[in-house]
Amino acid sequence: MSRSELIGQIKSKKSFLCIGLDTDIDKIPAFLKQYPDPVFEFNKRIIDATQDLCVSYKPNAAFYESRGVKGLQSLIATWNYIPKNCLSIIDAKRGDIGNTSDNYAKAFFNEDMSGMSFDAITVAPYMGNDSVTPFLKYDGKWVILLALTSSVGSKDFQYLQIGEHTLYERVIQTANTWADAERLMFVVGATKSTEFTNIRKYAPNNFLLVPGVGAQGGSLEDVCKYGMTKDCGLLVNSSRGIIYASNGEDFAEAARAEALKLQQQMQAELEKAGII
Ligand SMILES: O=C(O)c1cc(=O)[nH]c(=O)n1[C@@H]1O[C@H](COP(=O)(O)O)[C@@H](O)[C@H]1O
Repeated sequence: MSRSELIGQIKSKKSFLCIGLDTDIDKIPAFLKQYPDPVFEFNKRIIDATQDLCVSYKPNAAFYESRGVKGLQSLIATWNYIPKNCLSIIDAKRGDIGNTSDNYAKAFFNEDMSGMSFDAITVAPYMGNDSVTPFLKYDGKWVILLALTSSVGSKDFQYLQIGEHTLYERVIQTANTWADAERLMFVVGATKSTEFTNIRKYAPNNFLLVPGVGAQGGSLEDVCKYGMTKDCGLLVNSSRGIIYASNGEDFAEAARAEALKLQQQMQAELEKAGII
């Protein structure tokens, strides 16, 4: 999905919500265990209940890889089921020497090899240019680079001062020389809303993937106040706050109700900014 198509979806759905499919087999409702692939059944019902309210789905690879072959089958089935008008993001946080990154890219972008071709992947920048560029070789695919994460440990490295800049500022500056805002997004945690004004100095046009509202306590209002651009420029993710809103038979309706609350807040923010 191109940047202009993504912006079009945001305007038509009046939403910049990304729903995180961090689907933990131990947390899904017990009645789903009767299905051959309970995790896919869960994801399918979540997607059916929410696809008009969000513009993206983000399965987190850890929850699938932890289940071995069965988990990969659930992931492939989920990728296949994500509607084509939603940006599919694999949250894998990969990155290694070029030769290895080439293979990570095949795993998530090359349908002929792996059975999956997500629109975007999260990548860790630590190993530098040759670890990131293999993902950029795929036309039309997005790289979403970790910049300032929502984790408590973000202070360990990301704020370190290097000359005039912090490490996370250098990551954004340097990576923006490798690709443009048509292909490159950055992860910025919603828990870091005070940093958004600064981040926009270095990433005025890039979309930001913003996890950390809901279960991690970040404020959607502050994210929008300091991080929104004229094109919106934000994809705000919530995982547990939506998908585990109930663990009864009504889980999909409960997920929809939580997604609707976020979509309505997002609509108000888009209207306030004159984007819709
Ligand atoms: O790359 C990510 O998506 C990510 C980066 C970050 O800084 N913080 C963060 O929470 N995430 C992911 O975003 C999701 C947040 O989930 P919830 O806290 O349940 O909404 C998880 O899949 C995390 O792995």
